[in-house]
Amino acid sequence: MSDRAPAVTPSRTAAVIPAAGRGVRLGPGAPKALRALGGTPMLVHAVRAMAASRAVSLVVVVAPPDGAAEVRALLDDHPLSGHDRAEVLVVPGGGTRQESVRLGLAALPADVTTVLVHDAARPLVPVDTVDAVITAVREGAPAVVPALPLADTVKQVEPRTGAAEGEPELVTGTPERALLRAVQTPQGFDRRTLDAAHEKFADLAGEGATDDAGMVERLGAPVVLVPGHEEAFKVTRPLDLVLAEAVLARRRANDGF
Ligand SMILES: Nc1ccn([C@@H]2O[C@H](COP(=O)(O)OP(=O)(O)OP(=O)(O)O)[C@@H](O)[C@H]2O)c(=O)n1
Ligand SMILES: C[C@](O)(CO)[C@H](O)COP(=O)(O)O
Repeated sequence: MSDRAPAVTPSRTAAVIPAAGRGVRLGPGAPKALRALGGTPMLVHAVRAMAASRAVSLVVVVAPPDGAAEVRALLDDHPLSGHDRAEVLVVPGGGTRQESVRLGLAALPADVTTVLVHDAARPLVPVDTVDAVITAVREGAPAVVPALPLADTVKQVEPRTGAAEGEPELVTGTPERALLRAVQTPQGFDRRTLDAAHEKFADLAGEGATDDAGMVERLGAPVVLVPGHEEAFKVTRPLDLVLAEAVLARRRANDGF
């Protein structure tokens, strides 16, 4: 019998934060991830939200294609606090969210086995949501997505291609709302499954896949949901920024008491 310790397979959890978008729907200004929320860039909030999980030891930030040096400097100016000890890498992104995520995945070291993909545009996700996603992946789900029921009824419409400007849209159906979910990030993955999906569907046309779990669905692997959180909303339009400021102010007031 050997007295050597059994070989331990190294295993780490990393978060990839696509932050290369321009934020067109938010209106003119700096790239969305670099805009201030409560006086601090939105991206810094998002990095802190991932590093707040004790399981996350590496955060890969995907910067605007020509902005990696600026993002590196900005993150160095806003270091993580002592108990958030994650390492933070910065890589340049691409022209679509899918491409940016692919470039972030390519920067992960070999010992990363669980990957979170988290929008920089969801700066206020609570750590309990992050941890619930990681736990579900570690328990064996290849892909895990935080999700909420819908408040609005949703209509399906005819494709707009060829429609004249200003022409009303034609409704083609009303999916049963109780069977729909609005999905958030971080989405969590077994690393090999996510790598396989990005490799297989690298050339999706147009804006590419709008989320990573959708690519895993195309592979045929199961995707499971965990409860999302109202504060994990995506800052997309100007009103979202007003809401985000209010949520942050409430948190700071609560922390003060
Ligand atoms: N080429 C791109 C496009 C988007 N993203 C990131 O994907 C996340 C979700 O995208 P979204 O909220 O749509 O951001 P933008 O693309 O910046 O927004 P818009 O469509 O209004 O320009 C954001 O964190 C964004 O920075 C990215 O990394 N690379
Ligand atoms: C990934 C996502 O946040 C899930 O809701 C969403 O699909 C991102 O879409 P966007 O068009 O990049 O905002």
